[in-house]
Amino acid sequence: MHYKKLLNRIYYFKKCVRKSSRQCLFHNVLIQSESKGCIINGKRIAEEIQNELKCSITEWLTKHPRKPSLVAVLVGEDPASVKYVEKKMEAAQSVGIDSRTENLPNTITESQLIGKINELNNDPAVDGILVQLPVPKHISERNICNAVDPLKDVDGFHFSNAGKLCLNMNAFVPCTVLAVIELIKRTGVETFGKHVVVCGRSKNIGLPLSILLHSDARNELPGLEATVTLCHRNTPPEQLEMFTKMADIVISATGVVHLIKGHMIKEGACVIDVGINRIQTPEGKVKLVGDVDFDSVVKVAKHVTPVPGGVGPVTVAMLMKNTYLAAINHFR
Ligand SMILES: Nc1nc2c(c(=O)[nH]1)N[C@@H](CN(C=O)c1ccc(C(=O)N[C@@H](CCC(=O)O)C(=O)O)cc1)CN2
Repeated sequence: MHYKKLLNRIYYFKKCVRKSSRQCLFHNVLIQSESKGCIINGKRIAEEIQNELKCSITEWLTKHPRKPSLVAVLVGEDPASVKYVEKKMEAAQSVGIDSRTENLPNTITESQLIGKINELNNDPAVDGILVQLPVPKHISERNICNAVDPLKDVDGFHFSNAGKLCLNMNAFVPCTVLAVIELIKRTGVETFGKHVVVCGRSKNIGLPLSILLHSDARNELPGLEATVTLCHRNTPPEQLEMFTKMADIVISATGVVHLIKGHMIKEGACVIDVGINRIQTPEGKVKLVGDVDFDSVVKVAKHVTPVPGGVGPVTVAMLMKNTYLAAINHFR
């Protein structure tokens, strides 16, 4: 296609996206709240991604001898971890990925766990491996992440995948990072030249996210070309507020309940909540809340993700995508 025509089409598409986003109709992934803002429907976006993947995998299977395969390694019986792994197994089944869980006891030693990971690394029938985090305290999380074959590292936690990502080289990207990017893209929120504030500098989320957000979209990595400010626990509260007030997009991944409040947000901004915090209600029940004070933020922001129902389900969908990519690479 002629270059100018192509540019026109892209411009037209972006205009449509902006318009439909205003109307809260973008692909049915937005829900109009009673306040000003639209709620980004993470469950719907996850379904959309999984439906697309199911089609791709069905087509891929016509030319390959077996389904993509995923093994989750679960150490101990932490109820939240058990639940997340179950969600991963369900999602795998729904998109056509073979999956199984290796349940290991809490008492396992680090070298025994690495031995198990090596078995999976050497098994040609396994495309993707994940070790559910957190692992018990007597085991080094870093050593475990580094033990997974980088080509099977569908969590993107191995040091070589983390390093490649920094250098704009093809790599597995952590699923939560991909989920945030997918939520932003599928909502039609522009990032090019925009100011994004990331709260939280964890090696698995905040740091890689801030790298992809500012990177250029060269190779296959989803660079987003934004200006990024990375805040963390030592950012003074008044400075944090100054930065978030200037931001077009605020992403919080700190584990601090209700850190981000409505008065800290610029009118019309997009707010993505990566926090998963369990709190006790006054009635003595356990409730899942994010880092964002949803009720005050939804009055000011144009788009906001809820917890639950925001980043979490999309994280699982992106794990499926990474597993499919691992299988493609395996047979390449
Ligand atoms: N090996 C990994 N360990 C962990 C990861 C990870 O990406 N890889 N991330 C988190 C846990 N996690 C996935 O493993 C995860 C967290 C939350 C959800 C989710 O769907 N949450 C629901 C609410 C579920 C609930 O009621 O608890 C939601 O937000 O709507 C999925 C996956 C730490 N460990």
